[in-house]
Amino acid sequence: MQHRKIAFIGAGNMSRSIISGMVSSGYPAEAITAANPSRPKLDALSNDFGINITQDNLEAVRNAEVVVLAVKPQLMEEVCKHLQQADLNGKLFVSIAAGIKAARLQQMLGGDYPLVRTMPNTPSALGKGMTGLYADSQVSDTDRSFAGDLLGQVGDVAWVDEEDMINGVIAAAGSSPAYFFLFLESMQDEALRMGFDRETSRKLVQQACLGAAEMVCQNQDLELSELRAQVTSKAGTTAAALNHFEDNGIRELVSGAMQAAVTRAKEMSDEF
Ligand SMILES: NC(=O)C1=CN([C@@H]2O[C@H](COP(=O)(O)OP(=O)(O)OC[C@H]3O[C@@H](n4cnc5c(N)ncnc54)[C@H](OP(=O)(O)O)[C@@H]3O)[C@@H](O)[C@H]2O)C=CC1
Ligand SMILES: O=C(O)[C@@H]1CCC=N1
Repeated sequence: MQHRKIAFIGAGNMSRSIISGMVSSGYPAEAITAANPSRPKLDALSNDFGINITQDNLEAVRNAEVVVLAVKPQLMEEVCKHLQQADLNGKLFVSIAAGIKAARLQQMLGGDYPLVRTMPNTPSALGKGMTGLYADSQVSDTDRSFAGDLLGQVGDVAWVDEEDMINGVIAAAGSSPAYFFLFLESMQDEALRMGFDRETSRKLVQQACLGAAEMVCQNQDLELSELRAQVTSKAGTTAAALNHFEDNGIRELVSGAMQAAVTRAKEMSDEF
């Protein structure tokens, strides 16, 4: 892929995840700059990955061909308005913010720039990310490919044709690592109550999770329900556990949680 000069505005969790994945995939550290108001996260990024750092967003943007907007949604307007002091022409913008539409970002930036909205997730740090991308019509094929390749460095990507589908990506992939963590936490808590120590309880649930994820990835020809059936002996222990989930509305619970994420993303579009 092209190695364009890229600035991350905001050096928080998600920027760190993407930068970490990019550098380990061979993106040159000297082409990456992170800007953040406070020092500690910048120093950590510089020490860990050898990238450029600055506390001045304008300096980062002036030297960049690609600008990744990676601040919290509630700060986006203030940050983008400030960026207007730099000449933004010719730069590609990539937003990773949840709940801020492309048109609204253009308004915040005060122009009509090539802009790709994306929704990554934190496993990007391990090269196991999943990112949804949406490009509106003024994004050139070259910029579109660059954005896809960039996030493709840190995992898998899926383009959506309708911007609203980014909210579906949030529900299914952006937020969902946290759903799995909550599930694992609940399992570990129960394993602790059963008498396992912390280390063993963690090992039991994390290895089962890793193995299950690998089975899903390596058996693309099998439906998820088939993988479930392979574990479930008739009238056995798994059936007892799964019946408890089903009787207590696991599917409605998951559906409701994903819809809650979508609803919140829509509310954020109105708020910010
Ligand atoms: N975390 C996740 O799993 C995902 C997050 N996102 C999106 O990524 C974006 C960032 O989220 P996340 O990384 O989790 O949040 P963080 O709070 O970890 O990071 C945001 C960073 O922005 C910095 N910041 C604050 N003010 C400014 C400013 N004026 N200029 C530049 N940087 C500033 C903060 O610095 P300081 O702490 O010093 O104030 C902080 O380091 C959000 O829009 C979110 O919707 C998208 C997908 C997944
Ligand atoms: O919780 C959030 O709003 C962000 C977006 C997806 C993951 N974290």
